[in-house]
Amino acid sequence: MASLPMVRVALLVAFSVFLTLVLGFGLPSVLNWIARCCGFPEASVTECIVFVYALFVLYVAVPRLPRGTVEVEGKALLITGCDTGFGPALAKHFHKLGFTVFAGCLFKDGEGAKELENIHSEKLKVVQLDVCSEEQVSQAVQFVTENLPDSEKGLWGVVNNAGISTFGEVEFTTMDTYKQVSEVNLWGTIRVTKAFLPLIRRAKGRVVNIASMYGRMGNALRSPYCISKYGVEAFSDCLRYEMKTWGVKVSIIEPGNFIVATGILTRDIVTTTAEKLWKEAPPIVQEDYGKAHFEQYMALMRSYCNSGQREIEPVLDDITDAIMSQRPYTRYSPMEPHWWIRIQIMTHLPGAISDRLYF
Ligand SMILES: NC(=O)C1=CN([C@@H]2O[C@H](COP(=O)(O)OP(=O)(O)OC[C@H]3O[C@@H](n4cnc5c(N)ncnc54)[C@H](O)[C@@H]3O)[C@@H](O)[C@H]2O)C=CC1
Ligand SMILES: CC(=O)CC(=O)O
Repeated sequence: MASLPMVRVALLVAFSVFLTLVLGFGLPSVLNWIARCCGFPEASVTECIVFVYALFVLYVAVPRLPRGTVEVEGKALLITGCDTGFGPALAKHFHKLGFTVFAGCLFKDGEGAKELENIHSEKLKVVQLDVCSEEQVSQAVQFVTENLPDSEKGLWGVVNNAGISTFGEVEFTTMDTYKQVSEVNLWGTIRVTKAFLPLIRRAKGRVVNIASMYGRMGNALRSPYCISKYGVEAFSDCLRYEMKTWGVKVSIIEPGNFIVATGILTRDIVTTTAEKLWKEAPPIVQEDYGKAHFEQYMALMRSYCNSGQREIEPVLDDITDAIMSQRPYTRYSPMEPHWWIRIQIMTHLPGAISDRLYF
């Protein structure tokens, strides 16, 4: 939400128009009722309106109030998935801000890792880290523990960024695919978090989990990915309640569509996934759905993988806030307004309405 000032301003304008209409159509009893509930039994209609309006202005303004930032000196972060996309950008960004960064890479000899190593900084260390490997996660804990700038202070934060994506209708998707996607996105996030929590608790630090707008709403063709990201949301919520007593803050980042800016769903991935989906589908599914229907959906995915926001700054800004603010938010939703509105409609309106609007 922090990155959506325009949406909030738009809501404020819409609310102003709504109140004007309420006045115009004479529904003061509703407002009177709200005011009475809030302890103003004798409030006039105008006072009621001013009161509700003030509440709404507060809703818009409070998240904009300065919340203070933490001291960077001596703090270290682990970021997973630093080969491509958000990961390496985050590693460079936090290194520039003065953090010691442990950049977990799936391929320690790959291009992404080399680019980070070429920065030649004592405060930016590349770590071999496949989040699906118990052994590599343990080795990473050992490496981080031995290389912390101040072992007494522990590790300030983990950014669980590593992830993979895929698509395909339920009847075309194999059980292996469901398991593979959750193995990285969900179990990988949980595995890394559990392993690093003792160090983070020592620092009273931060866990920042990268979910997605698809952690908040489903979509046709996206069940394996949505399941994994809904799981990340559930895990993060439960962990947040538990960590309160330890002073550890847990935030969820729910980026919208930044596909063109990263390597998560390229045209090549769409082509190979489409071939695999059709080849592996049971004959009855191929026959019932038909090739024409299948091709139509694959064309949708091809155009989707060329869409989205090119600039990833909104994501970097929100993750920075989650790591550095004295009072980080529970959820950040860096996304275009049309996706944000879709989430609100799909999560707050009856299914009968949202289904009709979007499917
Ligand atoms: N690009 C987008 O539009 C959005 C991305 N996200 C999420 O952001 C995160 C980062 O993705 P992007 O930068 O977009 O994609 P990306 O494909 O460029 O980056 C994903 C990173 O995860 C790493 N990775 C994959 N499997 C791994 C494993 N087993 N162990 C360790 N690392 C592994 C990859 O090597 C890569 O560095 C993911 O969790 C993704 O689901 C969420 C919403 C939108
Ligand atoms: C929006 C996302 O989380 C990325 C995807 O659609 O795969």
